[in-house]
Amino acid sequence: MSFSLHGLGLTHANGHVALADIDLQAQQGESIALIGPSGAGKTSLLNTIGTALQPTAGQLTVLQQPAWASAAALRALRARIGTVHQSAPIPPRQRVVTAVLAGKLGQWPAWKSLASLLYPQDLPGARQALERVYLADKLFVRCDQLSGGQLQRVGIARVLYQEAQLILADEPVSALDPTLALDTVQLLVQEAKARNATLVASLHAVELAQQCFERLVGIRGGRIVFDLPAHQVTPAQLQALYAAEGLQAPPPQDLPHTAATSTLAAVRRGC
Ligand SMILES: Nc1ncnc2c1ncn2[C@@H]1O[C@H](COP(=O)(O)OP(=O)(O)OP(=O)(O)O)[C@@H](O)[C@H]1O
Repeated sequence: MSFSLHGLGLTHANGHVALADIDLQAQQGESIALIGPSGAGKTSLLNTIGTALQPTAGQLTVLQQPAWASAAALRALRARIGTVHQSAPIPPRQRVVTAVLAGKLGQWPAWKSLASLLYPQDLPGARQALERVYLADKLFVRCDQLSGGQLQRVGIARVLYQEAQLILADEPVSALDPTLALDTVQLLVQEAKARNATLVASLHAVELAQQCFERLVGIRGGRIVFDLPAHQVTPAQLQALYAAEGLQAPPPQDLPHTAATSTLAAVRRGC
């Protein structure tokens, strides 16, 4: 079991109930897409699984450990979890190489982490991770000189470098063009599969989620409304998921997927 949530709830300090009665389990190596309207609770759920937020109700076990058991256990657990944020929390003046190597700060001894801030400790490793997101030429560039999409890919390179057992990705391709978005999601899925890591990604692009993930979890109003193999999710379920917020699921032709992008990605990734 990669993680297990039972009766999990999260109420924010202002009293807002972001998550309620969440039961969700994942086997090691599963790839899961979280979909749902804006404000549904996707980020809250990812942050709770990733132990960035402490649940206010229920039980949470992550990578066979009860989360929040002790400060030391929590630190060790977090080193095994890789998070891709919607906006990468990277200091603007930091060099790309340092931002990527930060993926292993939780695994390295303190002396190595400190030394890496002064002089990058694993240049080949950082270069290799950046090559996979087509940014090897940016190794020594400062992060504040990158575009939003490039910065997002640096965050993905950091997680690839970290080799986490559990990858949590919050809208990881929101700043990328359709071609790169598909390619990057496929990269994350393939990386997770190759290392038997678990991947949970929130996505607004429904067809991307259906196309690339084996399991879809629909969330609305802080509750899970369906949890199904991707091929079993019906258009009616998608309509209901989004229509409840006064919106409809985007029609297929409006989603970031065309024959051209599929072909390009298939060529690049060898699918
Ligand atoms: N720190 C906070 N304090 C109070 N309420 C919060 C806080 N963070 C999130 N919320 C609320 O919790 C609910 C769920 O937010 P969350 O960010 O998890 O949604 P989401 O599905 O990720 O949305 P989006 O797709 O727009 O990113 C929202 O109503 C939001 O306003």
